[in-house]
Amino acid sequence: MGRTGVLLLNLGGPEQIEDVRPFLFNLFSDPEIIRLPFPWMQKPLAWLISSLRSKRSQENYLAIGGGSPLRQVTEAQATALETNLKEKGEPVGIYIGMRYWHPFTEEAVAKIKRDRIDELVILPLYPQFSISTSGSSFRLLEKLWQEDPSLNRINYTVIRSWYEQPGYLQAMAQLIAQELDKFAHPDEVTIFFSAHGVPVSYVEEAGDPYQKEIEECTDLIMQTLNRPNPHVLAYQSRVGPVEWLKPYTEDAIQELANEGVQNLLVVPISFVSEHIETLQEIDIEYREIAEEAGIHNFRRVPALNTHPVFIEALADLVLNALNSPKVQLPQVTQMKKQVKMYPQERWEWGMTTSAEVWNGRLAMLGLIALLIELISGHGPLHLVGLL
Ligand SMILES: C=CC1=C(C)c2cc3[nH]c(cc4nc(cc5[nH]c(cc1n2)c(C)c5CCC(=O)O)C(CCC(=O)O)=C4C)c(C)c3C=C
Ligand SMILES: [Fe+2]
Ligand SMILES: [Fe+2]
Repeated sequence: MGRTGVLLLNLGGPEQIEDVRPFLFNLFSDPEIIRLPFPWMQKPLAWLISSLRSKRSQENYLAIGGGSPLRQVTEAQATALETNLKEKGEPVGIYIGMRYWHPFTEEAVAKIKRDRIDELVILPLYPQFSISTSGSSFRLLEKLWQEDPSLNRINYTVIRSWYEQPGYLQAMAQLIAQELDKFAHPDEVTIFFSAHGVPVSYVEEAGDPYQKEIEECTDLIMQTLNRPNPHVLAYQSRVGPVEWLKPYTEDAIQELANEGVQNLLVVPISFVSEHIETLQEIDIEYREIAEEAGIHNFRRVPALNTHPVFIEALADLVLNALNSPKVQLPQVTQMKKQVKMYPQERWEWGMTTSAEVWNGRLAMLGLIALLIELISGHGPLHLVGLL
């Protein structure tokens, strides 16, 4: 029998305040996060946006202690999963591959190679699939596999998404029930699912199944919870001027307050660890909006982190994947609908305009367009639907 490994994929977060800017640069350098028609625009734009955004972002990280807890939480999840699988007689090596900060996915893959892992389960720590999260990590892995043919000796399988997993749904339901029962009148509480948003174009043009998976997941959690409470679903953390999935969390809170809702329980639904968007955005920003609007009983369900029922669910996912037909990277990186802006096609466009000659001039044009965009909020990039 060979060696088995599990590669946990996650986003990563700045550990200290100095990390915020380079972390943002990595994030905005990702074509799955900002989709542009020309690849050479990516780095200048990433540099510009990360520079412009870093002050505000740093303030948010300062409000939660100066850095993201994501690495620590993910490491604790990895240790708990390793222990659980060992107790089940399945010793595995666990590797953490972050997309935008340490420990990077590239380092994890190098370790997997060095440890001569034969069987590998690739498990994103996002319950629902989005092009911008799991999809981006899968595309990076696909690239690493293409660049290094020796990785082909690894017999791997990919778990694309797992929002339907019964143990995960039970862990969510337990946490919600626990928090509901802290209200004086649990039945009068509105359960408010807040998912991380994505631009509408991801769903409508690129065929991102994210919205559908979020909606199904919400319904499954409510069925598992089996309580009579009313519930709503909204999307948080919008970035930039384009339209994102609606309703936006802040609008939905205001609307509920207008309807006279007094008791609100927020459930973060697209992420399994505490991070800036639970600790800062929900606990500070949205709480403030709610209180100002007259919602005085505002609570949030904690993230799953190392909840034992959740860790058991992850272990089940891994064991199941080892005993099921293998899923290969190209099966999870190809969208049903391919958009004009996707990397492959984008490269072709670049080639036909003879990239080398045009690069310099177009880069300047791009930057000018971007500056107009940033100053006016409705510049040329906005008009052609890029931002
Ligand atoms: C399922 C979860 C997430 C989706 C979908 C997602 C899409 C998405 N995000 C941005 C831009 C930013 N995300 C940032 C941080 C961040 N994003 C997620 C999760 C999802 N993102 C997490 C868990 C975190 C925080 C990590 C941490 O440090 O704790 C940030 C940086 C923070 C900030 O400045 O606000 C940005 C920017 C886009 C554009 C996008 C979809 C296209
Ligand atoms: Fe994000
Ligand atoms: Fe975000």
